[in-house]
Formats: sequence, C-alpha cells, structure tokens
Amino acid sequence: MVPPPGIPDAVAEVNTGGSGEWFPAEQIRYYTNVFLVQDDKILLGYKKRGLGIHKYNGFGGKVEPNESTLDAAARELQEEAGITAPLEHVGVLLFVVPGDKWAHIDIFRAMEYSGTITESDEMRPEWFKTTNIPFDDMWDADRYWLPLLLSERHFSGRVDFEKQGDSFVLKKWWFGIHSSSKSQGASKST
Ligand SMILES: Nc1ncnc2c1[nH]c(=O)n2[C@H]1C[C@H](O)[C@@H](COP(=O)(O)OP(=O)(O)OP(=O)(O)O)O1
Repeated sequence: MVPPPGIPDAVAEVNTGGSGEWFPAEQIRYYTNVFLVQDDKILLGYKKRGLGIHKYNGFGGKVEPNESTLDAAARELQEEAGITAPLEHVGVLLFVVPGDKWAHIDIFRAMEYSGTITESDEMRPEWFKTTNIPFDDMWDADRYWLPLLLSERHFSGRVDFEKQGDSFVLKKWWFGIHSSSKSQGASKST
C-alpha cells in the first residue's frame, strides 16, 4: 500500500491494517513524545490526567508557540519526569480523529539521562523490560511502531481513530521506515 496522506512517499511500509478511507485533512497540532531506553529497559510514564489518562506513554506534550520541537521535547521531559537527556529524533506520527486537529507527534529516543527520575502531577515514571512492554495499557497502535524505535529505525506513520464516547477506537494504521533506516546522531538537548 502507498503511504497515506500526510506521510512522505519515500517511506517503505512495514505494517498496515484496518479498513475504509483515510479521514480528510484538518488543521495540525504539534506534540512531542520522548522514550528513554537503557539496555533492556524502557522508561514509560503512567498518565495521571488529561489526554491518554490511565495509559502508559513516553513523556511529552504540546509544542508551544515560538518553541522548537526539540526544545519542547526537552522541556516536557524535565517537567514530567524531572530529567534531561540527549534526544535523537527518530520518528513522526500522525494521529487523526475526524473533526479534531491532526496530532503531529515528533518522537525522540534517549539512551542516557541526567538528574533524578521524579514523579510529576501528570506522569508516574516506571521502568519496563523491553520484552514486557504494557501494550494493553497504551495507545492501541503503539504495539506496531514502538518496536521500530527499539530497533533504532527512523519511522513515520499514521493512525486514524474514531472517537466513541471517551474511547479512541483504532480504524486504520500505516507505519513505514525511512531508507536510511538505522537512526544516527543525537541532537543534544541538555
Ligand atoms: N492520539 C493522540 N493524540 C494526541 N496526543 C497523543 C496521541 N497519542 C499519543 O501518544 N499522544 C501523546 C502526545 C503527547 O506526548 C501527549 C499528549 O500531550 P498533552 O498531555 O495533551 O500535552 P501537555 O502539553 O503535556 O498538556 P497540558 O500540560 O496542557 O495538560 O500524548
């Protein structure tokens, strides 16, 4: 299948599914999401409030006006987990819900950090073995793309959800890797 609207043509498909047409374009809102990976462990945060409450996720949030994505990612990691880290940009995901702004999420990976991991009002940090990631308690499509982050790929993807009450029901997804494939070169943000 060719990449869906919003994803560059050069991205090679690795996983797709669901049915129906892709939802039409809306305005875009920019977010960040940071995953800290060390040896065979990954740091996730249990979301205590707001969008994605009661799910595990990386640390991140909205990019503020006049802020770079990298600066936003570093700020959110500090605010939500109390640490700083050299961040590598590894992926872009589009999350689409009809009638809402598209969520464009820049995904970063960190392999080391400074400071003390600290619970915040928004997130309770918790280490998991990479062989035991709590996908059943995460956003539904995370199981399809998080392995790409762990295998050090550069990836892009799109997930269309339908809102049913308070739930986001997975309708269709597409994930692909970039031809350079292995990610490289950290952007220092500490
Ligand atoms: N489907 C979808 N839509 C929007 N955001 C997300 C998803 N899936 C996700 O994994 N995410 C991520 C992107 C961000 O890291 C968070 C959402 O950020 P949010 O908590 O709303 O932003 P903050 O700026 O931290 O929020 P406030 O401080 O304003 O409450 O989930």
